[in-house]
Amino acid sequence: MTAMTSLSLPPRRQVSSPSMSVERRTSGLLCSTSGGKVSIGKSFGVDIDHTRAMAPSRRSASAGVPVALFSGGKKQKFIKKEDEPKEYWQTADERSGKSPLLSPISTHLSIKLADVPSKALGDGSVYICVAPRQSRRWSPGNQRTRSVHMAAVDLSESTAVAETKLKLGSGLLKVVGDECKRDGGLAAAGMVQLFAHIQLAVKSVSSVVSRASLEGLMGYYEEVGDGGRGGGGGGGGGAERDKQKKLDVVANDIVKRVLADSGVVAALASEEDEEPVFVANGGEYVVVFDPLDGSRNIDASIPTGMIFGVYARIGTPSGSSSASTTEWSLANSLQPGSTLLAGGYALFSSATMLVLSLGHGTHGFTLDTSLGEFLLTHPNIQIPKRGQIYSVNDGRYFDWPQGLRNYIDDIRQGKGQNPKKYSARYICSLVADVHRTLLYGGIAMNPRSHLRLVYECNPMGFIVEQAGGKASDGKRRIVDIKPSKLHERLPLFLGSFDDVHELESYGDVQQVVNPGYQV
Ligand SMILES: O=P(O)(O)OC[C@H]1O[C@](O)(COP(=O)(O)O)[C@@H](O)[C@@H]1O
Repeated sequence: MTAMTSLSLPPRRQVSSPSMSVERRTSGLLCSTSGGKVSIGKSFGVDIDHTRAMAPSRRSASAGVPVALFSGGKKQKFIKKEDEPKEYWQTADERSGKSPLLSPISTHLSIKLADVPSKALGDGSVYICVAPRQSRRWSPGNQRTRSVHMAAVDLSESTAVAETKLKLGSGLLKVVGDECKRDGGLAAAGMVQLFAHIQLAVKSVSSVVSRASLEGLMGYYEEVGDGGRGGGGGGGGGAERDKQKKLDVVANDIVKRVLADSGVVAALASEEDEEPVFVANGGEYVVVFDPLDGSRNIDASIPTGMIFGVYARIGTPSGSSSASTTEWSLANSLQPGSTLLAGGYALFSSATMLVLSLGHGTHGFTLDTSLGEFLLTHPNIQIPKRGQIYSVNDGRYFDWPQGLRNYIDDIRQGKGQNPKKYSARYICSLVADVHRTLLYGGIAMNPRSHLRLVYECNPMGFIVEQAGGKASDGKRRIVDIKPSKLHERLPLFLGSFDDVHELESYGDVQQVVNPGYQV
């Protein structure tokens, strides 16, 4: 191991050690070996300034940034403050514990590789601290643990090996292909082809979403009426709040065109359309999707998402008329979630993420914008068995049934099965609320019949179950429910297995009073 020298990153443009250079760029820090074998930053998408700027807490950092946590050679969440090399502290006050970490990392970061526990270096890896703790306050005498985020690179092996070790180098299509091979029944080529188009649709919508205010795409598509929104009404919401946004229309158009172009889709059903669309007789798959979830958040640049589910086609249309192909597409779109071949969502937030499952666990990919590729950053996501966060629009508290009120009252006060008091987090964007729940645990819910079984509840329930969690309508397992109509709406409760199980034990949790809320 030749790179056991200290590596410090003063606020200068470039520093080098014999085998590694670190460049400070406006967008972050780019670390690479001078031998050109391995680089961190560009190839792996680790961007230190980005981590810090976009992720004000350790939790956010781990939600959106490809970092691995190591200490003493073992993967673990925290190291004790006293185990932490003092170089990770930023100022004298922070070192003495007088103040929390405030100053920007990039101007102070100093890493001594020699300080990294020797066990961790045994395999020739260099560990680079990409996000020294910054989320927890520490005071003298307070023994609370603090987190250190580190990325590891093996300088003694090829880039490919290092990438595998980091699990950051695997592109989405490779993972989809590998997942298909695990299941002999799946037509791997078709599924890879489909995901090539799904990820293209996601990237396209992500780009449009991020540029919406620059391109005049904020606001409603039509000032009056619901703009033809497929699922409008149905007891789910007020007419005003169900109106289509311009971006709903644009995103819907993008997804339909890109997926229809894949050559492997037989029918598409969009949350934005009244009826499914028949695409082609030869297609293997039926795709259901919500092109832009949480779109009412768009004008405030709050996270939004996309949700999709993939089914195998069943049979063939009875004729070629529009009526018979539509009828066939409808029947194919009404399959229960338990038969999903794949499902997932995209999150448009500080990072664009694509989280998917093909029935062998749930995996998260982050869009490396410098490469234009989704890289595997969250392999095999496991939702904590129990969490400490609940997510619900509790402005509706007085419309809730007693069972749900009791449940929320109990967990807020630490009187539930978990003696800890729960905190509330609600973004009002299903994808974002579920994504956080998936990573941190807890329970996310919409207790009224608002979310669509076909487009929202089933794919999200599938993803959560594949991560070891539970998804329910308060009484039944979501993916077991056979949809009776395309835009059927249900209450949805999902998250950590124990939390959802506990909620169900309160019995009366579905909100039946469901007036047309205006916001
Ligand atoms: O108004 P509520 O009941 O809090 O509903 C919010 C939920 O509605 C959604 O915006 C979806 O609603 P739409 O399907 O009408 O877009 C979710 O993203 C969010 O979780």
